[in-house]
Amino acid sequence: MVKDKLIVALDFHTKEDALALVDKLGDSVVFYKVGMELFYRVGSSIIEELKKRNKKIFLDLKLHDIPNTVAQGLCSLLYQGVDIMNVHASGGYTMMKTAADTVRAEAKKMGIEAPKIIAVTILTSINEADWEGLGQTASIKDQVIRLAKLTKEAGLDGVVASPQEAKFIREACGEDFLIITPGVRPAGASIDDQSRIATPARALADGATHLVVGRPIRVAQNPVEAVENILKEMENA
Ligand SMILES: O=c1ccn([C@@H]2O[C@H](COP(=O)(O)O)[C@@H](O)[C@H]2O)c(=O)[nH]1
Repeated sequence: MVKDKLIVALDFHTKEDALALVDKLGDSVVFYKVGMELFYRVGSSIIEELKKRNKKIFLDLKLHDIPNTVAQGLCSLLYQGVDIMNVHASGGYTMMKTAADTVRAEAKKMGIEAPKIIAVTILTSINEADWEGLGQTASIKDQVIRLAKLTKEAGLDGVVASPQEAKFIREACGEDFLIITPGVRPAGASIDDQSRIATPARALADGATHLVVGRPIRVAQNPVEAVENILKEMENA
């Protein structure tokens, strides 16, 4: 169902504000993303509340450290019981492989299903000028493809990338690979601090498995209508 492919970003400072949106959207949204803004402030209580409402959860904390630290950090997060967790692909092959192997072994010991582990390629806010400032020589697109292939080789379940790169990642990494795309903007919506964006229809047509949408829903005058319009566009894609 198309609604399983929409992940709404709960970028709020308080649990009350986040749950007010969740309750307003009701059954139209089944998947939520909890990121650092909300989790650092309210911790696991938001996860418990979302689970009480039978929602799926992507815990987007983007871990980036040495292999053992990331692996053990993810093992601590396993107790949250979320569906997807993530690391930065620029942490490298060894970090990603250690993280995925350790988390899966720990989940097995705990008798729970391991969450999907995915890696952030290049943030969707990064534009050509930022990229040049980082001293990179490959293009953003080539580096995203390289990191996606590395993520796959390390045994992770998928990547976070811009919808503009979804098509190339799908070609390089095959069908059975999650491509989760933030940077999704319905036509005419404010771009905010995103750079490499596409519409919901384009993102899906190019091979994204899930679309992450925050502000176009969160700050909409009518968030319920904003979700309905995005889902309609996704259905027609
Ligand atoms: O490359 C990335 C990785 C993560 N994000 C996160 O997605 C949402 C997008 O929110 P919008 O309001 O729709 O821009 C936000 O939580 C980011 O932290 C990303 O945008 N790009």
